[in-house]
Amino acid sequence: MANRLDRLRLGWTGWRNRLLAAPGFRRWAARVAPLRPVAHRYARDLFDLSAGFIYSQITQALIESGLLAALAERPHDEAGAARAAGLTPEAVRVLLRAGEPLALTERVGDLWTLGTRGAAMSTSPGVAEMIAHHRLLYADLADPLAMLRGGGPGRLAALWRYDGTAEPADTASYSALMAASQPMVVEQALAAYDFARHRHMLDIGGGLGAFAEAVCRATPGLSAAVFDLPPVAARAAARFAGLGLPIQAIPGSFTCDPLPGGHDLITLVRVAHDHDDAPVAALLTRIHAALPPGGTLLIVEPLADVRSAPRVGASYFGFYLAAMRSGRPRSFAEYRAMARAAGFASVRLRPTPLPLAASVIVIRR
Ligand SMILES: C[S@@+](CC[C@H](N)C(=O)[O-])C[C@H]1O[C@@H](n2cnc3c(N)ncnc32)[C@H](O)[C@@H]1O
Repeated sequence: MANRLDRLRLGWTGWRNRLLAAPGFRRWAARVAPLRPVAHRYARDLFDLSAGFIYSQITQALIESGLLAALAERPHDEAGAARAAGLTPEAVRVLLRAGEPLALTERVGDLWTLGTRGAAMSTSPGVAEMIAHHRLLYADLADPLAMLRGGGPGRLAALWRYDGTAEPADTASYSALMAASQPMVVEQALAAYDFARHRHMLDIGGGLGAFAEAVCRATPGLSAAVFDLPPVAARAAARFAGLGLPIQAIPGSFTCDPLPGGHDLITLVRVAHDHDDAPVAALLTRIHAALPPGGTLLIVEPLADVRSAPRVGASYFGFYLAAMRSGRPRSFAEYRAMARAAGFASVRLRPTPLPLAASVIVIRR
């Protein structure tokens, strides 16, 4: 039932949308000098919406052909670029030229080098790996309505199987992908939270332990345990063996195995949003029981409602998780309500430098 404020907002959006839909208004706005930039922006936004898939495919072709990496090493002429990408000179020209307006490539005389976005991408391996991984997501999204109805190929759902039936190759591939994209996430957590106030951290669903490793390196005196499904924990344990850090891997499932005790800090990093409400509520209750009085739970993940984050992040994660057929992006208010229902005393949102990568919720028992 809409309240008075909602009714006012509906009236305003209805009026605005009718105005924007009127061809006469659009023609007039494009001619009137002060409104022209706004009219152009709307036209550009509509163009981007319809062309977004093509931009993604140009990016994917640059990454998968190895051309982005080759241009990061040194500028190439078209013949050199064609050899580096394994494409004909005609095809590589199409790709290089398509990348230029997207700031992925840039022509300087007869040579091609990276554009500003290409340069940023080539130094962020997590981004490149994520884009390569999107091949699966796009297969699921070829028919978005079928995906929303729970049909379609279900490639992402098959990759992210957390029920013990995942193929070893899939477990290896998703764990590696998570580890590669972890630096951007842990940077947010370290900027937003002082881990030095704790002695023992338990990272539930910690994957290969990239988060725990980075936090331990930045926090002398902190020890960490990574609790994850047995095939993932085995890989994490093998990685930890050579690190010389106080980190161990504990195999188990947070849905049915006891959570290890003795930790004053528990972290859920990009884990809670993967799961539906009932398992998350149950997990929060179990974490509350596993923590000592005054102990802390951190939820680190991109949130649905952080004003300073580009809101398109919520569109992306909403569809990603729908294709995964599990979980959903949640707002801070939703996590606060769930944490309070699980018995936690205080729930606070800490600002991070890049909320698109992750926000930090500090929850005290
Ligand atoms: C999206 S990944 C995040 C990994 C890591 N926290 C990160 O941010 O890079 C989710 C992790 O949760 C683990 N996981 C899923 N279900 C689990 C369960 N029932 N018990 C323990 N770990 C689980 C997965 O194996 C995977 O490593």
